[in-house]
Amino acid sequence: MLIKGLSTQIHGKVILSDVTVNFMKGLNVILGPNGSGKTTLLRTIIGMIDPVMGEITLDEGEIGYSPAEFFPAPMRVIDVMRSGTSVRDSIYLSYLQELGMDEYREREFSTLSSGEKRMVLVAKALAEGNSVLMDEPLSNLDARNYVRLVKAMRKFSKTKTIIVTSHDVELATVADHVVLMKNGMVFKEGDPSSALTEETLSTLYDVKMRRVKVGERIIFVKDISNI
Ligand SMILES: Nc1ncnc2c1ncn2[C@@H]1O[C@H](COP(=O)(O)OP(=O)(O)OP(=O)(O)O)[C@@H](O)[C@H]1O
Repeated sequence: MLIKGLSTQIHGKVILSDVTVNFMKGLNVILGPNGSGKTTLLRTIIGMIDPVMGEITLDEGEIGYSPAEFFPAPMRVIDVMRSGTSVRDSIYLSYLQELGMDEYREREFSTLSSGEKRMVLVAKALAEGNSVLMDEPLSNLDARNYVRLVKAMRKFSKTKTIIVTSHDVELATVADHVVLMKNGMVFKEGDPSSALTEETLSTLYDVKMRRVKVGERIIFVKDISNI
């Protein structure tokens, strides 16, 4: 999926400015501070927001989208899954099962916890799309669901273009492609080893970020020792 020179404005205010990104098949993670334009980029890709400039070249197939928040009319989980598309129930059920959520299918969606809702919406997006856009899918997840979801992202990224916005730098370390956004612009992109450094992350968030080795893995943590 190619995004070229994309600019958007909301009520006359520039939100995205000349964004060019090449999202590849695999796991693409967009990091950026609050308000940097991550959600706006996803919404522009799915056509909820008209850009003032630029081009979006989509991959073949459908787009699945899991929003950061979703408040449907009262309905069961399985009806939330069915809404707006014509994917077979068996497909939806297999994705719910993949994420350990199949036992929730008859439950009223609004009664689910925020983490459970998130898992259901992600299962729906994965079932529906060849390109799958997920807005902060990891927020509110406990360690078990976090690991389950990252595992599913890795698995389906072999055949789908998965684009995830997140504040989770650890997720970005296992991505195929990382995009750092700041002030509505792409500040850096590349594979994790080139995009994720103490310098780029400290500049991105305007706080000191430290690189830490855990076993064979490199992770980045916020330095809160001297504040
Ligand atoms: N409808 C709107 N009216 C006015 N400003 C808006 C509107 N939608 C988004 N914005 C502004 O656009 C900017 C980018 O918002 P966006 O939601 O894309 O950021 P984000 O990177 O997803 O942030 P977060 O990490 O907090 O979710 C923010 O400054 C936000 O206040």
